[in-house]
Amino acid sequence: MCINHLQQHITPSRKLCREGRVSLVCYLVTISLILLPSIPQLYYGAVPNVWGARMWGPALYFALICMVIRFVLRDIDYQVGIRSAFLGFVEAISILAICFAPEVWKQFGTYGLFMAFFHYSEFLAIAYCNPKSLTVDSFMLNHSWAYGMAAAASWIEFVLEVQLLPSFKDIYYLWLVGVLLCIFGEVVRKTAMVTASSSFTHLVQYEKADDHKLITHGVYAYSRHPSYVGWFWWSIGTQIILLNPVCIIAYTIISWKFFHDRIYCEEFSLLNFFRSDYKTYQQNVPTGLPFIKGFILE
Ligand SMILES: C[S@@+](CC[C@H](N)C(=O)[O-])C[C@H]1O[C@@H](n2cnc3c(N)ncnc32)[C@H](O)[C@@H]1O
Repeated sequence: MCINHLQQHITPSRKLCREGRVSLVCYLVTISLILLPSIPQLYYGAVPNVWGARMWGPALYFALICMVIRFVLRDIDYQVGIRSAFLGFVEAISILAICFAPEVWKQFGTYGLFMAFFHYSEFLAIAYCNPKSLTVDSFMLNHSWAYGMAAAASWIEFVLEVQLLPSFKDIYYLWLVGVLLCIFGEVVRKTAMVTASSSFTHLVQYEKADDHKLITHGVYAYSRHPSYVGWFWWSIGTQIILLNPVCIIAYTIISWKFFHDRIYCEEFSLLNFFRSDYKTYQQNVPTGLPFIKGFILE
């Protein structure tokens, strides 16, 4: 096989759009710049291991990175760049916490790692799959008032229990279950986004776009709502990582209700778009979420 022919097979047909590339550079450069000074410490313990003092360096670097981004990027690129740098900063701080912080804060670091990665990869996945629907909201940082409150509640529960009931936070094998659930959720959700490609939008569509095709292959052959399946288990996984008993129960109930209602509306719309094709799809493939049937047309 000649080289040109080979290249045709290995070159991806799709390129990352400009905003996607800007975000990737800002995210990766921020992570690297924040982590680089800590590498000698990781290997040789060259600098005194004082967790509190260690936080000032990254904070200062991040302030400098923000100034450079403000100076170099404009308009939408700036909005994308600053959010990506922020998520890169959280990612790097979380890695530092996992490496250097006292035991219980390693747990919070692991949670931070998954949170920052989830929000950044949501943007990157849309930039790759469906760039025409890409906005700064694709980071999902301002998803909803309830989402923000749920995150704040989990931080408050974690801090209160670290202070008042530290024994709650000692069950390490459960922590590992949370990590596995988060990885599973991430993989399933991002696989669904890439599979649905231009048919995947963060907001439910009530008017059919010309290029909106019914997707029934790949992960969609096993679940009608794989990205929600991924998100559901990921969200519970984050609370298992924090070993937050109240939020594990609350997140399970609230996420289930959220996806139950959302799937009902989404399927109403999908039946309108794809009629008997979607009905047949519903008959053959389950939603993938426990006890959720979706909108069934009698
Ligand atoms: C946030 S995405 C979620 C997709 C799907 N519910 C899932 O969990 O993977 C929402 C958009 O995907 C579209 N969608 C959902 N299932 C689809 C399918 N099987 N084929 C094509 N589009 C679909 C809906 O019309 C909606 O606008």
